[in-house]
This record gives sequence, structure tokens and C-alpha cells, in this order.
Amino acid sequence: MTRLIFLGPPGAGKGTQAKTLAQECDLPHISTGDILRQAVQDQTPLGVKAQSYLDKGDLVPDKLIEDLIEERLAQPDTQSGWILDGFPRTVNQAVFLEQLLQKHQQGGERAINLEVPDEIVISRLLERGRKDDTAEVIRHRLDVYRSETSPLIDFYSDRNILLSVNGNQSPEEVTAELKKIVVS
Ligand SMILES: Nc1ncnc2c1ncn2[C@@H]1O[C@H](COP(=O)(O)OP(=O)(O)OP(=O)(O)O)[C@@H](O)[C@H]1O
Ligand SMILES: Nc1ncnc2c1ncn2[C@@H]1O[C@H](COP(=O)(O)O)[C@@H](O)[C@H]1O
Repeated sequence: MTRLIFLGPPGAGKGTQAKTLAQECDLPHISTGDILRQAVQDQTPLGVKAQSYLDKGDLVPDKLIEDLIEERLAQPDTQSGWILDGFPRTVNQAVFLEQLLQKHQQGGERAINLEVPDEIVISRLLERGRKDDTAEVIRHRLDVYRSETSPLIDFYSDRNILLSVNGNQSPEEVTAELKKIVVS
């Protein structure tokens, strides 16, 4: 059973790697950012609520994202595992996930921290050029990552389920390291 949580700053390659691994391992790739961007595009009630947060590079409120994840992890395709990309992003969200998995007697999740220096992620994001990839929003997203999300490194390390991977290599090299983790 593979249950992987991707951690790492914006631009670390979480989406790139999660997508590749999901295809190769036939697992659902659950990207909260992708789900929210689609909701914004479709102007659903969730999208309308989330739009200003995404535009500014702020985190949407925990409750919104927790409801979304609870509903997504209840779908039948998650029974044989999943890859989470972009969730959890706060300690509250991580505690929520832990309790949700306990409630459903699911475990064995592992967290992968993709390590990439700031200057590299900044240049990758400027190159990617998404709506939230302007210099100002990138700076803010990195601040939010440091204050809200990086504490999850200790959270998962304390639970002995954290693995760190050097994300500052070619995508293929990163994937090769991740595949070793998935089969271990
Ligand atoms: N190993 C890599 N080397 C060089 N460029 C990469 C690598 N991995 C991803 N990229 C590129 O960097 C950009 C950011 O990657 P990606 O979207 O996967 O990051 P992310 O961690 O999911 O970011 P975010 O949290 O902002 O969504 C993309 O344009 C992607 O093509
Ligand atoms: N787990 C999340 N909590 C709060 N806000 C989130 C979460 N996941 C995504 N978001 C919002 O979406 C954008 C883009 O997400 P990426 O994972 O970087 O694609 C993010 O800045 C938050 O506004």
C-alpha cells in the first residue's frame, strides 16, 4: 500500500514528481492546488471562495481544504493508496489527516521532503509563469511555506515517517530516487 505525502517549497517539483509516480504506480495523484485552480476556473462555490487566496499566494482556510480532502479520500480509487501533493500545508491539516486515517484504520503513510534551494525554486517558478508565479507572489508563497508548512518536516520526522530527497537534480534522477522509496 503506497500512501505518499509530498512536502517541499513551491517549485520543488512536487507536482512533477507526483504526476510521474502516480502514472507509473497507478495511484491517484491528489493535488489540492490543481483541484482549487479547476474550481476557480469553473467558478464553483469553492472556487469563488478560494480565488483571492490563490491570487495572493495565501493558504485557503483549513476547513475548506479539509472538507475537500475528506471527500476526495472517500472516493473508491483511493482504496489502494494515493499520492498527496500540496496537502497537508499546516500542522492543523496534518493532524486532521492523521485523525482521518486513524478513523478509517488506514496507515503506513510516508512523507517525502523534496529539498531544493530557494534561488533554484524561484528561477523555476519564474520560468513556469503561472498566475501565482510573479516575483512578488513567489516571495510571499515562500514566506508562507516557511512559517506554515515547513513545521511539517519536524511533525513527520517526529513520527519517523519522513524521507528527504534532493530535488535539485534532473526530474529523471529525482524520480529514480523516489521509485526506490516506493518499493522499499
Ligand atoms: N527536477 C527539476 N529540474 C528542473 N525543473 C524542474 C524539476 N522539477 C520540476 N521542474 C519545473 O519546475 C517548475 C515547478 O515544478 P512543479 O510544478 O512540479 O513544483 P511544485 O512543487 O508542485 O510547485 P507548487 O507547489 O508551486 O505547485 C515546473 O515548471 C517544472 O517543470
Ligand atoms: N493544503 C492547502 N491548504 C491551503 N491552501 C492550499 C492548499 N493546497 C493548495 N492551496 C492553495 O492553492 C494554491 C496553489 O497550490 P499549489 O500546491 O502551490 O499548486 C496555494 O498557494 C494555496 O492558495
